[in-house]
Amino acid sequence: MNKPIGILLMAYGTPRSLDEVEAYYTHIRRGNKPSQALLDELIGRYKAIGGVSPLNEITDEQARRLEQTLNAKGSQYKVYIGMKHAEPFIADVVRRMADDGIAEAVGVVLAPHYSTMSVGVYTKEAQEAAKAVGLEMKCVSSWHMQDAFLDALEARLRDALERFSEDERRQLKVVFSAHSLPERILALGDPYPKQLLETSQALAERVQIRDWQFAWQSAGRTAEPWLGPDLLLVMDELAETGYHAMLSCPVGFVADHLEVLYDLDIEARQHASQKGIHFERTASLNADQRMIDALVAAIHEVEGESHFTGAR
Ligand SMILES: CC1=C(CCC(=O)O)c2cc3nc(cc4[nH]c(cc5[nH]c(cc1n2)c(C)c5CCC(=O)O)c(CCC(=O)O)c4C)C(CCC(=O)O)=C3C
Ligand SMILES: [Fe+2]
Repeated sequence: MNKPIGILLMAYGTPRSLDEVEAYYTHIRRGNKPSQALLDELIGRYKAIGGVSPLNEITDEQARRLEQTLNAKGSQYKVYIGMKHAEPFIADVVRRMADDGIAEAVGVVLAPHYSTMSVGVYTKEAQEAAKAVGLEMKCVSSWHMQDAFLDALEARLRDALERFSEDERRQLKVVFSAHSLPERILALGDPYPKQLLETSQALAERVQIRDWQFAWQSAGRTAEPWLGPDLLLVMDELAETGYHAMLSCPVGFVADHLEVLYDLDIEARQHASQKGIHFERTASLNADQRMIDALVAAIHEVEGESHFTGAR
């Protein structure tokens, strides 16, 4: 009996309790401990969303559904979760895959758009770990234009537009957003901004949204400049130009987590009400079957490229 093909589903990770936040944040900052002020601010944000983030439960459900969907036609796939900033870390999980006898694997990140600073980091970690244990690891680089991914987001946009009155929809701005990155990626020709605009443009065409723009959010607090304009700044400009309705569609995030539940639902919503703007946000995809179908399609595309001889 053939060994199953391993699927390494990679996610950002999240602290399991407030006392894990310091170690987690230090890991995100590549080993540099945050100042007490920065740590208190992050802990405050977790407290504001109820203490911990739902990200782990959502990642587990995404993995369960992905394995179920992949094996629907009797194939043999085994899905493993590897995290970037929390246990179980990517490299440890790749070693566990090899110990389980997995010889071929496909890695995919729960981030649809490629950047050297996000998906590139996950992929490098996974492939270095795979090489060390003699496991063949192919990785999906991006899945931002998969039809099923766009179908899911199109449905979310149509639902959210219903939450505005006829009148508001006459002058409403749809703002697509994603996690900002340090500006220096532009000089590197990183595809992240272009891919985000491709997804945004495709959605605007599907839903016939004429009045839309792209904004960055959740920029890190580091010395160097991060991509802008920031969502809050865009909101100020909307208020100054007479907008009273804005729909936020964070296309760069696939799950409810702190940078949606706090940065958008608390911070951006507060800012909007101070500006007299009716703020709504599209619901996150989380374990939506169409998003899972997009992951499956992206995995099969990479398998096709690599002509895996493994189980089907
Ligand atoms: C607290 C926290 C959560 C936890 C949420 C929870 O517990 O619910 C979270 C989640 C996420 N963050 C995400 C994306 C990114 N976050 C970045 C950078 C940063 N995040 C930070 C904080 C957080 N982020 C911080 C302090 C930085 C700046 C680092 C620095 O000071 O240098 C960067 C820039 C590159 C890098 O620096 O990694 C990206 C692309 C994604 C999307 C999926 C993905 O891309 O994996 C998710 C789920
Ligand atoms: Fe982040």
